[in-house]
Amino acid sequence: MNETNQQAIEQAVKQILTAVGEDPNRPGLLETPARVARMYAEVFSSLSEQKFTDYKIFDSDHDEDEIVLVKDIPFYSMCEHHLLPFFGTATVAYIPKDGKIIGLSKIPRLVDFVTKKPTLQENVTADIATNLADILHPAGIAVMVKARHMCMEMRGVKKANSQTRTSFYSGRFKEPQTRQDLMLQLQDI
Ligand SMILES: Nc1nc2c(ncn2[C@@H]2O[C@H](COP(=O)(O)OP(=O)(O)OP(=O)(O)O)[C@@H](O)[C@H]2O)c(=O)[nH]1
Ligand SMILES: [Zn+2]
Repeated sequence: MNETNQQAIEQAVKQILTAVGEDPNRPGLLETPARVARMYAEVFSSLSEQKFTDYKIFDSDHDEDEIVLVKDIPFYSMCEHHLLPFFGTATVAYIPKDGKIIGLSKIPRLVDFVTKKPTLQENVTADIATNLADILHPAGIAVMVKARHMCMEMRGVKKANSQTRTSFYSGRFKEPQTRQDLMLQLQDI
């Protein structure tokens, strides 16, 4: 985010503070607009990136049947309807094709990429799968996301600790046996 955009956010935050009945000039709030601008630059950092490019593809003698699974990757995002946080974990699995694999750390980096912008949980789930498909064209992809939405907890319907789960399965993960293998892995069996 450039300097002009940061200043625009600061101005907007001052206006919001005034509109909600606050005094943006009281000592406790003087630095708030600049802090909020820095916070947005951080939590919306992927808006300045067009594509997820931070990965390398490796060749392995990976068996086609082997599941690569990264479980419980924590994430924080902002819902695009209320600009309130939703947060939880993403579990990502794929079955390599033609021995093509990706560095393991790139999967959490991909989760960061799709969550550091205003979005919806369904889009997070689908965006992880779409990016992984574009990068690796694997034999199967499974993405499971669970999250708590502050817009459903601290306001509106006010259901504290309710959890939303979304999932996506493609390719081999649509087959019952592969899905069962995945579920056993998830239970640490
Ligand atoms: N599908 C989906 N909905 C979401 C997500 N995050 C927030 N929402 C919902 O977005 C909806 C917005 O509904 P509206 O009726 O336009 O807004 P609202 O009057 O603030 O709704 P309430 O939250 O019910 O008070 C709400 O039902 C939220 O629960 C998400 O990640 N996925
Ligand atoms: Zn919301």
